[in-house]
Amino acid sequence: MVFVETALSVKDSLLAHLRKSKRSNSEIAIATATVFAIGLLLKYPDRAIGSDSRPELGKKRVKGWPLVGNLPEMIWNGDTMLEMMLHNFEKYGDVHAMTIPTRGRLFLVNNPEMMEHILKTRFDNYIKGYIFQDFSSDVLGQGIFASDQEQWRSHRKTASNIFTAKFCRQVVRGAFKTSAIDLCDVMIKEGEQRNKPVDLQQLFLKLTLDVFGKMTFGIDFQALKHEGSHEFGDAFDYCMALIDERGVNPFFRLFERLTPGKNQRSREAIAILDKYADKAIEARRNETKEEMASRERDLLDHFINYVAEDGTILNPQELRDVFVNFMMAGRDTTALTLTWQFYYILSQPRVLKNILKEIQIVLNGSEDISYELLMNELPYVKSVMHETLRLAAIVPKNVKEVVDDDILPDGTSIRKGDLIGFSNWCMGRNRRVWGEDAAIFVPERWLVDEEKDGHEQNRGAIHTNTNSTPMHGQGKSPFGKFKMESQFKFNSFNAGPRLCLGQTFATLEAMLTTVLLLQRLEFQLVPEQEAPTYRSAVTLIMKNPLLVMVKSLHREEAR
Ligand code: HEM
Repeated sequence: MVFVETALSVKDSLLAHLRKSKRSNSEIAIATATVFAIGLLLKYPDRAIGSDSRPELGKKRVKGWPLVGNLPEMIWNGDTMLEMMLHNFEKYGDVHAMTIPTRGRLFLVNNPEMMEHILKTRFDNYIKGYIFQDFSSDVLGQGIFASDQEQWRSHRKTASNIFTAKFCRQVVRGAFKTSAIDLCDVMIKEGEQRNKPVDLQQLFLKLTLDVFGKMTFGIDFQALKHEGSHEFGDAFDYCMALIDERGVNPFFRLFERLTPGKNQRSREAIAILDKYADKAIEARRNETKEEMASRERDLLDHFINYVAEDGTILNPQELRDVFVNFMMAGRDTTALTLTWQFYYILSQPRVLKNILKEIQIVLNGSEDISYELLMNELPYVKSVMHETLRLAAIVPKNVKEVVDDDILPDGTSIRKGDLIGFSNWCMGRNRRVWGEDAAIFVPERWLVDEEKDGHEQNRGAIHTNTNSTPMHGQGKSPFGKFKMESQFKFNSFNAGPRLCLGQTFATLEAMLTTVLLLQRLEFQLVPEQEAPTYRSAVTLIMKNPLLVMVKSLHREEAR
């Protein structure tokens, strides 16, 4: 502080001296600018301009660059941002702070106590806020992802009506199964018959686009039926990457204006999303009574028929926001879970062997796959899915704005207007939370021995007793019982009042698709397939295709 005051008084006397020595106006201007810049450098030697110094943070402060704080490393590490965050959690601990120009101080937290505090205990103090709106509103509008407080509550209440156990039971027997069968057919046609590898990521993205479009908005995208990319899918991917870029770059408006064609491309992509939303809403409004009576009520019905307490209904823009937000929630997330999961299964013979063994024992070739069976009788399949989401958290990072001053559970003071960031990807890899083998794919960590009261972990222990009474007339899984972790430790589905609304829906879709594919097809990673990495986006999309060779196991049935 004394140092800064001295620097400012040196600046004033220098300017007084320049004026006395009759320098030209431009010389005075240059000198003033230089002195001003030196003053700023002295004031912000290791943090972003405009941020306060917070000496009380001590070792929790991550030193940054003069004036720009920690922005440079965020931009340099664009595609390895998650590794950078993990490295910083190892180096500076589970709570530390950075600074970003125009956004101020960003606290990063990475343990279950912090998650519980932010996502549940002080829920109303940590909101999406202005920052999230700023970089996402042209894409997401005022939908459930970007909204807070009353607006969020009404979205949440309306949407909760649809994701019921009844709805899940129905889709397991209906859309999930038929689409998974369609997917098998496409894989055989594109892969086996042409003796060519297929890109699992692209196919899973098409699958979930079809299922989600049909289930929630009554749109048949027919993405699986068309080879190559899909107009809506491409526009959507572009928008997701755009939101992510903006989240990291506080100068995104300037950057987008200076990048030739960028604004135009963004407008075009958003216009494609709008076009599909308008089509779905229009089709619904023109539906006859008979058509309506012949189908189940879906998500769009709930929002179209929503009447607020003051009697208002949603306008076309609000309905468009519902469409885009739910497509974001439901399409990429399950597809990418399946993609990473198939990589983990196919790259580890032990996991593949165990999952095939469980499917064989429990189903014995039957394709009669119900909601109850998926929920209760396939603990290994369920563990593989959850272990995938632990290591490859599909929504890998998140940020909240602080409404009022607060003290975090470890005693750290935070102030109104600060930001709090966390990463589900880093949490899943935190050794202090998951143990020394946190970086390794071990589905067994989710399994417990039923006879041991469900408390003890059962890594690798496999029971051989298949005599107990099965629900579906086949055998009982030899892998014990699946045990869910607390939401705050396993936060891949978020936690607290904003817990993912589609958790069960996604779990069932991923499990059913996995079971059906593994019953009908044999997969092999192509020899040149490298360990996948991710591309920077809102979701954890694989950077390169996931290429596999496919062979059908039951030729006649699969046709
Ligand atoms: C494995 C797949 C999925 C994962 C890992 C996942 C994860 C998440 C996460 C981390 C959030 C919090 C996001 C945020 O705060 O910005 C979230 C919210 C949400 N998810 Fe999911 N999700 C998945 C699938 C789905 C599906 C299939 C649906 C719809 C059917 C869905 C619907 C939602 C909704 C509506 C929210 C917003 C909840 C709120 O703010 O109240 N999710 N999900």
